[in-house]
Amino acid sequence: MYVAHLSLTDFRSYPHVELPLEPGITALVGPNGQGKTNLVEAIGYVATLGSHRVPSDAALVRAGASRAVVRTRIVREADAATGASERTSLVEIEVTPGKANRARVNGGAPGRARDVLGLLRTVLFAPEDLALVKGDPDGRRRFLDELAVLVTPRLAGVLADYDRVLRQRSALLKSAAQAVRGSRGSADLRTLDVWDAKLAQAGAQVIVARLAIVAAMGPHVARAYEQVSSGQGAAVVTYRSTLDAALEESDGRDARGSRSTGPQAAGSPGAGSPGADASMASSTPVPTPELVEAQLLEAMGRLRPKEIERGVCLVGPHRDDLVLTLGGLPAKGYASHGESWSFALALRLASYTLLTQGPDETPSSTGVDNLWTTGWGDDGEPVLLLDDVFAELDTKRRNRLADLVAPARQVIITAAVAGDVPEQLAGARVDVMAGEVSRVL
Ligand SMILES: Nc1ncnc2c1ncn2[C@@H]1O[C@H](COP(=O)(O)OP(=O)(O)OP(=O)(O)O)[C@@H](O)[C@H]1O
Repeated sequence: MYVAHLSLTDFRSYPHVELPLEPGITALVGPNGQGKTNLVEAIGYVATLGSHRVPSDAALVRAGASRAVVRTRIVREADAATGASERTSLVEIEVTPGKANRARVNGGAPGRARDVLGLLRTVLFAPEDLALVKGDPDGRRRFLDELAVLVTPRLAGVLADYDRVLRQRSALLKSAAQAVRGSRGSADLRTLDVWDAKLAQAGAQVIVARLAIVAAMGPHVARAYEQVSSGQGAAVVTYRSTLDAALEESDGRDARGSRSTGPQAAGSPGAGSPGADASMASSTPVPTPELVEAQLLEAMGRLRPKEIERGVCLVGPHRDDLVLTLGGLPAKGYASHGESWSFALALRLASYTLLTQGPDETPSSTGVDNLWTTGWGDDGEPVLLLDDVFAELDTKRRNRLADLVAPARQVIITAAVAGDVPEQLAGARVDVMAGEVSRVL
């Protein structure tokens, strides 16, 4: 697949811009602050309904405007193997902070923005990726969730449900905590059971989807790390769930002993075993959502006194983490700057391989079968967006990354000067200057 055209109105610095694009490699070149990243950010937004730079939409709307409009023409080429014919989708998203975003496909009636998820797949490399390794767990959770939604767009609805239920349950626990402390409010705990059930139901689907993604991408991450780093130390990804800790803490269950039934079955190491092997994880069954739902309910039941005392939700996917280890040591805090960069690149390259080729072996579980029904490559090779990454890398990593991404169907690169783009990625060039884009012939 490729993006054939991007058109922006009141998005970031652009009152209006039209950018025709082609398959293959395009470099967007211009001095700092001219609007290059704004263009790739907009393309990424169509794929994920989020920005890689800001957590909320407000900054995406041009200062002084009330809404932004992003339009793309996306082409999915004919595929002889599947018999699919070429398909063009015109996707238009209206971003209105404080209101639900709306989207239209092929000029149809406006609908929910999340209904366009799945029409475009992108993998975006950016300087911000270093935070995947060095930063807080929320960035890594977002990374997993975005990838899971690219694989299975319907998960976007589950994630939205989970967020909503989490907010409600947290508010209830907070007022219960205040009532217990005798400050104010009342402790109406009858409704807490209802929210426990809703949280467990949505939370189990989120956990199972993440476990399946981690299991599927583990071998790809290990290989990609070797390719970009000259192979010093094995890169391993595992999922650490607060659920394991909650169940272990309350009944003294052994971390390894609970693997066969808990989410650890897909590679969550538990707090004490950060070196669990991801390739092993990919062949280990992912638990069913029903099992994880029952475990979440059990954990919430056991943690209730503590949750009421502290006024927060202590268990669930909102507190889980993607654990990254290098040679058996946590990457965060131990890896060098260069190793951290290599790990971040490996996570993005592994996402690209996963979306293009699928897992080495489909993680086995009846519970997640429907997660894998998309035919990976059949759903369209993702567009690669490389935002200012080459300037951040040493020569060896630049060249390795360039060699790996060069064959992709469409690669869009931003760079301050043309010399920052490695020669393997020579292609079309578009100059970006003061909000104007011009194709260099
Ligand atoms: N909501 C907004 N309204 C108006 N201008 C904005 C908005 N958000 C960002 N900008 C402006 O957009 C410009 C930054 O654009 P962008 O990040 O795309 O630059 P860039 O060309 O990628 O630069 P660099 O090479 O430094 O990364 C800045 O001048 C910034 O002030």
